[in-house]
Amino acid sequence: MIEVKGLHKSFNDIPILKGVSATFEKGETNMIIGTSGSGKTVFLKCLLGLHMPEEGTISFDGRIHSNLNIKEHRQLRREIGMVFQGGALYDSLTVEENVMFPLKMFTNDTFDEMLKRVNFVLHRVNLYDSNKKYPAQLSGGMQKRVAIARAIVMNPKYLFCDEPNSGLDPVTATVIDNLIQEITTEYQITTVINSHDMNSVMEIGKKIIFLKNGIKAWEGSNIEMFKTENEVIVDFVYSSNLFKKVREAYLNETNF
Ligand SMILES: Nc1ncnc2c1ncn2[C@@H]1O[C@H](COP(=O)(O)OP(=O)(O)OP(=O)(O)O)[C@@H](O)[C@H]1O
Repeated sequence: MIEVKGLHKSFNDIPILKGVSATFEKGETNMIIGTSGSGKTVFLKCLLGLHMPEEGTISFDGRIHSNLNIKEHRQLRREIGMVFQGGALYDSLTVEENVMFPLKMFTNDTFDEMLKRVNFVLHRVNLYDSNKKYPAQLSGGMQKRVAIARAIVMNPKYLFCDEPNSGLDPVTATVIDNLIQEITTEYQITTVINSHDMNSVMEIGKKIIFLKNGIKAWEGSNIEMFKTENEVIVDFVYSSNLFKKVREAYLNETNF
């Protein structure tokens, strides 16, 4: 479980996060949504330890980030998997080498042990016979699978994904969503996803945090999001008249 309490982060005296608190449970796909510039990426970078907040605490299963010494910090970093926006694969490395990278960095495993683990995670994301290919030889969806395989190769307790669906068609995006959800449940990972993709938020958002101007304006599940009358959410999620009508029809029909 990750507990965030009263997070404040500013740049050049401009406040970006203004006291955000949230709890993310393990085995659940937690999602951060919000308008452009609302602080989603800054929030995720605070979780990752790339930004140091001025106020507030981030606790990873009881370990408060800012209280950790270098060794504890390094240990925590090993427990975090990250799927960067766009995949961020190394173009000059093969699929196998990309996925093996964290193992080479953080373990003393033999090559055979690493290769066994690499093949295990590649099969887990349904990628076969691609070990020797380079990222440029793969489709966007396959590249995302490689990025997910690399993020879980160290068996992380925490998984952070920044826009995992960007640039994918709706069908492939759903496959990637389902994969992240399955892995989260299967390995009981605490997963936090930054997303613009409302399809995916509605599909797998067990807990959704809505940020607006650096403040948590709403939180709830995907089902609650469908039912809510909260104006901020309704205006954001159902920004088109078509979606508003679909929602009304659905609520009338199902008698929520
Ligand atoms: N390193 C930085 N230095 C200064 N300002 C920053 C820095 N990083 C982010 N910001 C500012 O913080 C604000 C929030 O940025 P952030 O990237 O978190 O938005 P976001 O919600 O992820 O937006 P988007 O949905 O467009 O990706 C923006 O105004 C941005 O300019």
